[in-house]
Amino acid sequence: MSVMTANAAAVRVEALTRTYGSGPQAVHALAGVDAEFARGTFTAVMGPSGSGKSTLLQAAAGLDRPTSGRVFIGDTELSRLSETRLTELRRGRIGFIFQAFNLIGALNVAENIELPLRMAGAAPDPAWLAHVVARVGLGERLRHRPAELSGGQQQRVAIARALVSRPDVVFCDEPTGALDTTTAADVLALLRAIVDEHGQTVVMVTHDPVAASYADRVVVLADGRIVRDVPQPGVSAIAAMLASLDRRAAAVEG
Ligand SMILES: Nc1ncnc2c1ncn2[C@@H]1O[C@H](COP(=O)(O)OP(=O)(O)OP(=O)(O)O)[C@@H](O)[C@H]1O
Repeated sequence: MSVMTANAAAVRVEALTRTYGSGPQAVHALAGVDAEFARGTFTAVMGPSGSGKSTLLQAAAGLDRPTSGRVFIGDTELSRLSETRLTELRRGRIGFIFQAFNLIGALNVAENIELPLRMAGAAPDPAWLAHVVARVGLGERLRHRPAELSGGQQQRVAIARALVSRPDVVFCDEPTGALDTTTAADVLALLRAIVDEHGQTVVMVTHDPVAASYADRVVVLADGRIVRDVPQPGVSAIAAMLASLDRRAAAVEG
């Protein structure tokens, strides 16, 4: 009996499809994706523009309902949940980090970080909160508003907010897309550290081979399907993989 496999994955998607529109106009953003993201691992999701990366992340995070297929967070299957339960699960068990930070401008740093807990009606664990704030290096900025922070600092607030509920998984959609190279490296090192130090599970969409090289594994999508799944490729191997897909796409179109 596979007792181990029942719990091994933080996230699992099975035969996932997502179609936008219908008839001749239909777009098959996900055309049958099967994937597991093991606990305590860092995965980069890559692929050409329009290949379905954001759609996969949104479906896996319960932000969007797939057309067919199943999503499991741990042992919980999302399609079985009511909207209310799904919202609760998102607040308590899933962290999300966006390219545009998505902080609330009227709230200060501390309030932004605690927001998911407050919305879930839970009190923060003071020791864990203090640890998270210290880990992202924001101890001096707790009373500042997002507009008073640099982009890198704002993304650190978003990382702390994603971690505050000790989620099963943190999904990131281009988390360094709006940051300069040095600040991006800082944020990526922090994501790597939360995996290594806390056994957090991170799934990150990125276009950037350097960002992807921080991950344990790179999954590549094309036309709504996984076409590569490679453990720890280096920057040049990732760039070569993407270039070969671009050449293939150009050959098909040309
Ligand atoms: N709300 C929507 N309505 C219609 N089509 C959509 C919608 N959202 C996404 N799509 C289409 O689904 C496909 C996959 O989109 P998705 O955003 O997942 O791609 P992506 O790989 O994240 O792209 P990018 O790298 O450009 O962000 C694209 O063809 C896109 O145009």
